[in-house]
Formats: sequence, C-alpha cells, structure tokens
Amino acid sequence: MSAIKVEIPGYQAAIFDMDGVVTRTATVHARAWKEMFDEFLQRYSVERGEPFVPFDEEGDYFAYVDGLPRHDGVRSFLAARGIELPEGEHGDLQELDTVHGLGSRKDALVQQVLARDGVEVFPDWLERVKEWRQAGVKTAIVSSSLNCQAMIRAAGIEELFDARVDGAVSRELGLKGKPDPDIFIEAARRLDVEPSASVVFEDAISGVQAGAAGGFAVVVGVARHGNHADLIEHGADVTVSEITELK
Ligand SMILES: O=P(O)(O)OC[C@H]1O[C@@H](O)[C@H](O)[C@@H](O)[C@@H]1O
Repeated sequence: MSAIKVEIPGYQAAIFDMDGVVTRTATVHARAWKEMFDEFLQRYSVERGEPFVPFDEEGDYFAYVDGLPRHDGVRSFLAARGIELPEGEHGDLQELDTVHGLGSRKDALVQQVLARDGVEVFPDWLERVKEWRQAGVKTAIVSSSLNCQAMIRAAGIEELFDARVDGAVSRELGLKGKPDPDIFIEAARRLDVEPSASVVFEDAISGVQAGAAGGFAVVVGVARHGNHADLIEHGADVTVSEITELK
C-alpha cells in the first residue's frame, strides 16, 4: 500500500482486469499452464537427455505467463527456457507440439476445471463494484482471456459492466496484448471516458505495465499474493491486498 489516497467515486470509470481481480481464476489458469507445460517439458527433456525442470506455478507463472494472451504466454515461457516450437495454426489439435497446439491443450484443461468447479467471484470486489456503480462510476472488464465472456456469464456478473474488451474482442480488432495498453484504452473509449479520468485495477505485472503505459489516472495493483513490491516496481501507483481497502 502506498501513501496515495484513492477514492473511486472521484473518478468517472473503473476498469477491472478479470482473472485474479474479479474472479478467482488466476489459479485455474496457473494450474492448467503447469499441467500442460510439465507434460511437454518431461517429454522434451527425455528426448534430449536433459534434466526435467518443471514449470513453477508461482515464479514462472507470474514472470512469463500471467496477464498475457494465451499464445503470447506459450511463446514467452518457451523463450525463457530457450525452446523454439513451430507456430502452427489457430485451432491446432491438442496433440501437436506447436505454439497453438500447446495453447489448445492448456485451454482444454481450463475448460475441465470450469465445468467442474464453476467460477468464483471475489466478495471484496463484488461489494465495492455495486457501491461504485451506485455512485455513478462506469465500469468495464478487460481481459486477455478468450474465456472472459463465458466466465462472467457463469459467475452471473455480466450486468455489472458497461463495457467488455477481452481476448475475443482484441482478436477481432487486432489490438496488441498486455503489456501494451490497447485493451484498456479501448475499454475507456467504449465507456466514453478519458483514460486520465479512469482507474485501472490489475493483478499481473504485464497488466500494471499496460495501465501505466496508457496514461490512466491511477493504476491499482491488486496484490492478493502479497506481491506489492513487484506491482509497484512495474507501474502500480498504489497496491491493495483486498479491494475493500479502497472507498
Ligand atoms: O487461455 P485464455 O482463457 O484465453 O486466457 C489467456 C490468459 O488470460 C489472462 O487473463 C490470464 O492471466 C492468463 O493466465 C491466461 O493464460
């Protein structure tokens, strides 16, 4: 937490990242990434006679994958391990060791968990978003995820947003993924509010970088894992452990 005092009704809009800020789904993604990458890395290391170094669900997830669009996440982690795979094509079968094949495999695992467990909303976010909307603050949801609309529908919170800019919308409009600020700027545009009058809420390093690059009034880092210093270092103006710390 920094010394800055932020009162959200003093701004025209609040723009929320989804996974890890609004919904308890960052861990669903992190586990799916781990299961998919570990299976791949195990085979890859045996083929090369190299030691198997598993995907670290915290370190590797936060550093290379969190917040990025699906295939950027695959590329970013593989590059960190010095592994190059063919791109493949959108819709590649899960069996293929291509960037798209690995992405499809990870998504199949996410779908299994969502079908089994549903989507949980963070109660601290829910409490505040209702108050802020009543106070006249416009709200948008922003996510790199192609599963965003299905997730907010499953969670029953679609009505709490005036705009949505997600992985599907980004693909349609050709928006750059985080850490570029495109999706946040598009959300402000859809709300008819200037970035300088809007507050961004983000839990990912790539996300606070995007908020800072977009000229938003305040970037709130949501440090649910105690990662305050990391978020401040990469562009958050203020951090909270829970959103109810803000009025
Ligand atoms: O694979 P999806 O559902 O399109 O999601 C892409 C990414 O969306 C981001 O919001 C998550 O932080 C990442 O973990 C996730 O991989």
